[in-house]
Amino acid sequence: MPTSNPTTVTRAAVRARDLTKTYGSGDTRVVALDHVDVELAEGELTAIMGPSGSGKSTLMHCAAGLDDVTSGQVWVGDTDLTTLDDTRLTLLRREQVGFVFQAFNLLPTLTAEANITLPLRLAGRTPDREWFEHVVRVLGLTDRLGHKPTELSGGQQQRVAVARALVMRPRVIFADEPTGALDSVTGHELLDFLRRCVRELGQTVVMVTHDPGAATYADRVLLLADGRMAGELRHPTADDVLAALRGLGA
Ligand SMILES: Nc1ncnc2c1ncn2[C@@H]1O[C@H](COP(=O)(O)OP(=O)(O)OP(=O)(O)O)[C@@H](O)[C@H]1O
Repeated sequence: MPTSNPTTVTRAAVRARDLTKTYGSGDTRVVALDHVDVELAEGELTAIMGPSGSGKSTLMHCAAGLDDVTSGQVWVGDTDLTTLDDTRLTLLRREQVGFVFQAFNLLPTLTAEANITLPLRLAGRTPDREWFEHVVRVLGLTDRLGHKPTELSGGQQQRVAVARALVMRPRVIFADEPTGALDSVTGHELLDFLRRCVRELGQTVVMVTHDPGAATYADRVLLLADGRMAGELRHPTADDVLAALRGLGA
């Protein structure tokens, strides 16, 4: 709890106000997000959970500036994404947002190391060698850096994608089912590492997950149902999460 340290002020890394997102029109109109208000605190690991179709991915995509909003506002730090043109939005994503998606989006012709440092180089930044080595060591990738993605297992590719997000030290990392493609041991290792990044480095992480076990790593679990906020849990157990999800009909 930030209140244990009086000099720490909890700031929102990401904020949404009155966020509505609809897809389609007429008979096929779907309200994916329905007037959502939410703040995601800096230096916390937040899990977004809820039944299938409740709007989790849509919330993450709107909050990350990957999808435009129908109405309402979204801030990353002090920047209102809804006021940005495409160029500025691309720059903001590049500089302030890290992504770990299920499709790892690694470039097949590049080595693991080149994939990890690509966003930094695109942003014109020089990799901090010490931090780079720390990240790849903790993720167990040190002896895999010269390999191309096809020469890596699914779990290793996922860890490369996580390293690529972490080396940027972005304001916030959005992770979509980060353990989805991993066996349970590797999944827990990855979550342990994300947890350490949050605790020791103040990294802000937001992940969408269906896994109550993964949610126990979170400081806070936000529950969505039918495109609306349906409650939250702090430092829940897997049973707490299961009970809350059952209450939402998941
Ligand atoms: N591109 C799209 N076009 C039309 N409808 C969409 C689109 N993307 C999402 N939706 C709809 O918006 C609603 C919310 O979808 P979303 O993917 O955010 O849910 P979710 O909670 O992430 O689901 P899941 O757990 O199944 O991945 C759903 O009804 C979905 O069908």
